[in-house]
Amino acid sequence: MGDVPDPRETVVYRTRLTTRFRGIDARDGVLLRGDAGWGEFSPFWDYDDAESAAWLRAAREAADEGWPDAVRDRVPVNVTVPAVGPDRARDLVAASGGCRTAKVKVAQRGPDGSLEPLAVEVARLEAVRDALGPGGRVRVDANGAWDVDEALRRLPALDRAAGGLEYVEQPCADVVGLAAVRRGQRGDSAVPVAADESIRRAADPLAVVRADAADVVVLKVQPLGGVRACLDLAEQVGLPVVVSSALESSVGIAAGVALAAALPELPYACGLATVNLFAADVVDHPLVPRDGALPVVRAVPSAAGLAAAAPDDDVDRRWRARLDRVGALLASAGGAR
Ligand SMILES: O=C(O)CCC(=O)C1=CC=C[C@@H](O)[C@@H]1C(=O)O
Ligand SMILES: [Mg+2]
Repeated sequence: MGDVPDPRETVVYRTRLTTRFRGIDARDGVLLRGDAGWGEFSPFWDYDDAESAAWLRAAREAADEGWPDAVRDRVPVNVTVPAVGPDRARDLVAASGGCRTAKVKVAQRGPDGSLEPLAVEVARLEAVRDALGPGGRVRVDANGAWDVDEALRRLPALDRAAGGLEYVEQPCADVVGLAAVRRGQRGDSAVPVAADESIRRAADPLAVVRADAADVVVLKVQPLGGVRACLDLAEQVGLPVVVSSALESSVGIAAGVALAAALPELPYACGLATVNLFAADVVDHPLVPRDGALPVVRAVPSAAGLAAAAPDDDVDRRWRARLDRVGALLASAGGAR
């Protein structure tokens, strides 16, 4: 059981989110310290222990090994615009720290399962385009919530409202749907397709490539098991990569920045500007963009940051129990590598 982290080297955090995102209002996780620095283990609560093992491998890599050398010292990032009204969308872009790319959430479903009206999405995209100005780039993320017909029906209007979309992330839930959306659009105005969940939650991430289902892939360090695992995957996939966050504190974001900094090519802005969605962060200098980019640094929690993001006893206990269980799983599967 040597791979199970020493509880004295772990600290649990919890913070409110400033805007509801992915159906949650708060975010929490465990930070681990090792010889190389700090790592973050923060699978969402809907991930079971088996699926969380990759997240712990990523945290242990950060804490125990550190990351491969960087080939750049700043990483351009997009501002993330949740499913909010046009005024709030405009404010988020204006307060983004100079981001020249925006990623806008679409295809939200209400409690009764119905899709947000197209007009609401159009208004959000028009506001974002207006706030960015003509030189900015806009992408949308549907989180797999459309079927193929809905995607093909909505994309032309969203493309127009955005003044041209850079790509649509995960329009449908599965690889077959992604491929159909790519094939089903008219040539001159086709919106490129990016795969996110079809990479990070798939048993076989390369199925996307075999099905010719994407133009771009989104890689997230924690769900894919670490920076090195992502670099290997990027090489196998052979498509342009966008590194995106799993909505982490600055400690987890630093791992995404390390991946983006080590990739041989980085043609798109990355989705790593999500610390702004945290009401409190664990460090003194949160990894938020300046001039539209993040610096390539390690993040070290501070006493003040940890105090501002302190969990209650129940959350603390639940995370330590989860870490023990997933650590034991990793150890039994052949070590925390
Ligand atoms: O990519 C970004 O701009 C921010 C990160 C982001 O959108 C996400 C982070 C965490 C969970 C996901 O539901 C979501 C995504 O789908 O990409
Ligand atoms: Mg996504």
